[in-house]
Amino acid sequence: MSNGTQDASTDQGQTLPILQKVIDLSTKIQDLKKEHAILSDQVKLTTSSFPDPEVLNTLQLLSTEHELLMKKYIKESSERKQLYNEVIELKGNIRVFCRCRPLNQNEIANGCNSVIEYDSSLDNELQVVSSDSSRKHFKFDHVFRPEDNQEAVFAETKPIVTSVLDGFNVCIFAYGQTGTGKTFTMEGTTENRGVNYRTVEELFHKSEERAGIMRYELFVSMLEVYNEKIRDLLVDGSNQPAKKLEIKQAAEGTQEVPGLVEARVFGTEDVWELLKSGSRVRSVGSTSANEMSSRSHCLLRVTVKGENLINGQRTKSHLWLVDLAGSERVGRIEVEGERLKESQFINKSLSALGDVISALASKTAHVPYRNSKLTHMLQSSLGGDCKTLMFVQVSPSSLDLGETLCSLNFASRVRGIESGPARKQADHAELFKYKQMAEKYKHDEKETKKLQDTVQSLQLRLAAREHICRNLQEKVRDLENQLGEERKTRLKQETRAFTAASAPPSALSSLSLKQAAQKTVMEKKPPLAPSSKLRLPLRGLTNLLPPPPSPLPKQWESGSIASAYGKENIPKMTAGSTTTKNTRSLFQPRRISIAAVRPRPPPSSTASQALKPRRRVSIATLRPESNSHMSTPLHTSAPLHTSASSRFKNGSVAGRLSMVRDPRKARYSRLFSPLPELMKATGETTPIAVRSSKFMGSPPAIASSNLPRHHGVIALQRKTVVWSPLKLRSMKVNRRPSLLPSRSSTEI
Ligand SMILES: Nc1ncnc2c1ncn2[C@@H]1O[C@H](COP(=O)(O)OP(=O)(O)OP(=O)(O)O)[C@@H](O)[C@H]1O
Repeated sequence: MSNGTQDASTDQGQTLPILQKVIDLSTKIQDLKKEHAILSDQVKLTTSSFPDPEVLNTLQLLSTEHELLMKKYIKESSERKQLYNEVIELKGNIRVFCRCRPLNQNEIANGCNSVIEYDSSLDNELQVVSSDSSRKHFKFDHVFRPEDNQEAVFAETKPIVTSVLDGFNVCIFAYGQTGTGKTFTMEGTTENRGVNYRTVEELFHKSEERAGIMRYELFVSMLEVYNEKIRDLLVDGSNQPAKKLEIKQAAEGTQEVPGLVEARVFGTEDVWELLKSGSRVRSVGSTSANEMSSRSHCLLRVTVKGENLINGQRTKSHLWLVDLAGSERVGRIEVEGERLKESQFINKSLSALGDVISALASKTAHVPYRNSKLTHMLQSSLGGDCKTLMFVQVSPSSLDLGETLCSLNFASRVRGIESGPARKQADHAELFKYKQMAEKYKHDEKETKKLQDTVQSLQLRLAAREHICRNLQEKVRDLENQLGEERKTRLKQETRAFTAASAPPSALSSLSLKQAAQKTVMEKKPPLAPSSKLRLPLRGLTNLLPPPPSPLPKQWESGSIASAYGKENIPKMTAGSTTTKNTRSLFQPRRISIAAVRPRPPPSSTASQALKPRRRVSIATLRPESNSHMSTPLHTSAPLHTSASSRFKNGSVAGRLSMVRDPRKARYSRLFSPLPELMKATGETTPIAVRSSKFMGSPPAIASSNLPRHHGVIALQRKTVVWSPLKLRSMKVNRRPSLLPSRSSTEI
């Protein structure tokens, strides 16, 4: 510098610009130094702040929080998706998946751009960029991009498909412009199998998984709607004219095609073969838009019959897999002749589908399902109780912008339809069976009710009868008591009569007469405790059993009789009978015993005459009358032996005795008149007293006892009596005043 200054001083004019430059550079250096200092300061600050542990901790905390929030977000968004799906299911909306195919070779060659854009931040949404750069947003249940393969598509479809195994009807259909990939999505290719094949494969897979709980049978049908005609694709119609198939409404309200082939399938290979053969038969043709354009709507129906092995519940559900013919602009695809006609039919049926969708979306009362075969066929799948999924297929090409917007608008409307929640489909045959069972149950219930009523009325009748029986028993007891008393009185009277008549001159004859009289009394009055044999059970009373045979009372044995009558009488008594047995039989009936009490017959009369039973005698002569002073045959003014002998001499005892009996007839008829209750109970028309008057012989001692001696009476008393107001009522109704005058003990 000093040299320079010296040079400058020596040659000032030349050195000045150089100096100026140096000064400038020096200034620049100074500035740079300052800047450097500043930057150095800054650098110092940054490096010194990092080691600060607080900052590091905060950073760590923030990063942890960020991770947590990310996890939460992912969880929340999956939950939201799930909830959304549930809401969709509850509302019964038709789900819509959008699939966009890639640009094909022709489109790329023609320099077509993609008009469809996707925003990664917005799930299941796409934007269509119009020629004026305006964007239209569409949202669907899922959006598949061109790079999404068949597997990805089926992964989303699977949950709906498998619900057919749970008994739900399912319908999946592909809609869109021609050449957008409907057939590719539904059928696929051998390398890229579509929804149809994968669905059936999944159904077999799931049914195997559930083999322990459920048993499934799968059937496949395939048909097409071509030019508004239904054709069975599983029937090879090359050799014979196609059978005309029509849609019929079944009793359950579902649409059926009678005569449609239903092939049972046992594995995926069977299905694949069927699908291939069906596709071969399907009507296809070449158009400018698609070399292999489908000219018909193809419908594949999988019928699943399920049986729950645990509770036996059966289901029958259908899965419809529909590949619609492509919507096309006739002018644009340049068709004519047969292709034009096909296109018109296709457009007409798709337009009918549009009308149905509009009616369903706006919830109008009338939905025009029958305007086309396609909508008629899918009636229960579009607005019914099934799960419906629609694939809207679109092309990304700018050339197809108009059709793409049309298809997406249509799909958005479909998505807005609320068809109501899906219902499980029970097997109708099974339902019919259950209906029949319910009817049978109702019928059985009615019968049971009738039987119950009958039982109730029988119980009432039984109770009434029991009441009648009790009344009769009481009456019988009264009668027995009464008769016992009468017998006592009679015995006394006869003893008195005997005493009065016991003044004959001869002691021997007196004694024999006395004995005879006593015997008469004893034998005319049978033991007061009659053997049960003497009491016949009352007919009509079911609880009276026939009595066991009882032995003869001892005094009735021939030995006793012998002692009572004297040995000389015995040969006469037994003369009429050949054996002892026969003699015994003579004494068995009470009335026959009268023969034994008769006084000795006159010598002229034969033994057979003496033993001849006079049946009426026992009745007429032995009945005592307690409260009357009517004389018995012994109680006459004539001496006893005279009276007796004269009576027996007459030989018409019955006639005479009937006269004696006459005055008492009224009383007897009163006593033994048919009791209305008993007659009613037994259904008898004959008075009981006429049939059986055995109670007349009851001994007073026993008769006065409260315990009934008749075994039938015991049986009646043992029977449990159930008291009820109804019974009391019936008692009141049946209670009739006794024909017998009520007697006090003193009166007796
Ligand atoms: N997602 C895709 N990825 C690859 N190729 C596709 C895709 N979608 C469609 N294609 C191809 O596009 C062509 C037309 O597809 P497809 O025949 O399935 O259309 P389409 O909608 O059924 O037509 P059309 O209504 O005329 O029957 C086919 O060659 C098919 O392989």
